[in-house]
Amino acid sequence: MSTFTQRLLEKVGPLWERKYQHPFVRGLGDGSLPIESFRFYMKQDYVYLIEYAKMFAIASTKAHDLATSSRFAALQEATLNFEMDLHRQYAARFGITREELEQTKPSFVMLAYTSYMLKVAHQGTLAELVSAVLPCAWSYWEIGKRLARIEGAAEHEWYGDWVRTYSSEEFGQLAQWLIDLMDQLAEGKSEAELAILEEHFLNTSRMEYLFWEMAYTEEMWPCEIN
Ligand SMILES: Cc1ncc(C[n+]2csc(CCO)c2C)c(N)n1
Repeated sequence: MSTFTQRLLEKVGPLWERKYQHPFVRGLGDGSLPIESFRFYMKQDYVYLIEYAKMFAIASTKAHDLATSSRFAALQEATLNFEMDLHRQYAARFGITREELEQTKPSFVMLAYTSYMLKVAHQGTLAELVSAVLPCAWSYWEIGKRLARIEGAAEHEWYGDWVRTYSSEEFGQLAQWLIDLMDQLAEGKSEAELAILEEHFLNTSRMEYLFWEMAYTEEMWPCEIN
């Protein structure tokens, strides 16, 4: 019998494939990514993670048992102090101060993505919240694993740290925990409820793609007016 997360993956298969082929992602793997795009991405991703971490705090309050509640609290801590350390280290190499990093003006896509996730987190069930955040952890792990297989990618002077972080065992376990939790929460749900979860998963998968595109083109707003 196939699991709910397998169904989700089938739904987004072609979209995720396009993500793996995106010039930003390919450029991280073969080292061809312009450093300016990476710098732009890192700044947007830092403010993205500030919002993302809040979502784990909300998840902790919505958890149905103590172990899950505690795990979400630990995830918030890990995002703020492990994942974001990667960004702070890159910022130091770029000569950007922590304050400057934190003051990054949000791009349209980063704002739309985090606003959507936080809306689902505040207004939806725990299952909805997990379906909306899953593409983030899961697709980064898939990308990290794919890039780590490219010769020299994990040792690249600039992008090696990124590749090693997202292909790490630690991130793999985290993604797997969220996948298992999604399957557990989907159990016994009606088709109408599952369709809502699928919609969130598809929407944030689209936003993940748009985030790569935004970073690659260094787009703040998709209009001329500033
Ligand atoms: C746009 C964007 N999407 C996904 C991630 C990856 N990510 C964000 S939080 C998290 C798990 C907890 O730390 C992971 C793997 C990112 N950095 N930026």
